[in-house]
Amino acid sequence: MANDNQNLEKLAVAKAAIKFVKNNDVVGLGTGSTATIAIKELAKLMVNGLKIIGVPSSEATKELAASLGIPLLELGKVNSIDISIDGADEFTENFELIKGGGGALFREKIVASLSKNRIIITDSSKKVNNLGAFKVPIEVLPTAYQYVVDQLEKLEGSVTLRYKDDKIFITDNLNYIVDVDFGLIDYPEKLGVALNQIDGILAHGIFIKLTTTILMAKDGNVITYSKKQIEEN
Ligand SMILES: O=C[C@H](O)[C@H](O)[C@H](O)COP(=O)(O)O
Repeated sequence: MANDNQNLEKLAVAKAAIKFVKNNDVVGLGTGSTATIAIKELAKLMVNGLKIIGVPSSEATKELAASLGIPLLELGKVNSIDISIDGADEFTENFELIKGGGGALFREKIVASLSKNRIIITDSSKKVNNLGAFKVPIEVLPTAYQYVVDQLEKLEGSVTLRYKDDKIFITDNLNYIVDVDFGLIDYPEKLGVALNQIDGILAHGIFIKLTTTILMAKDGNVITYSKKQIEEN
């Protein structure tokens, strides 16, 4: 079954990713189903003696990591992270990502920005030639909502306010998420720059130059895409 296969793929990349973690590392802990598997695998290594300090990228991850006994530092109090492990909703071989399917994009972006080694783990369903089949999640301050929607429509985005259980989805930072369909995105970096200029957007889910390694599981293998060096923003 497709889902069982996807779960096996997620486990394979999670196991591959934690091999990059060294003793005493400060580790950025991502959010979502794939990152969750990696966090559980890390906790197993800790039982066998690995010492790490985690920096969670969401309240859900904080709760999970704390329940597994992983010592934590608050994101707002760190200025450097050795390695981060996180999932993605889409990626290209050019290391362009869409993230934020779980609504954690803002803190995930800060975690990635602070990290020296940025590892993304995915199953094979996430690889695309062009970003954009997955709508771009954007975190919006509620007081700027209508203004931001108008600006996004000027960029030819089709905007949907995210709901969960019949209520507006509220992020860990007490904001809204809009999921924006821009069609297939030819120039993700350019779109990211345009989104950065809209007042009222806290963060968008286009991640450029924020990844050093992508581990993707496919047909029982883990495929590694590596950047030779971190490109600075
Ligand atoms: O906000 C959520 C994150 O960006 C996740 O990393 C992303 O949605 C992928 O999640 P999953 O591993 O569950 O597919």
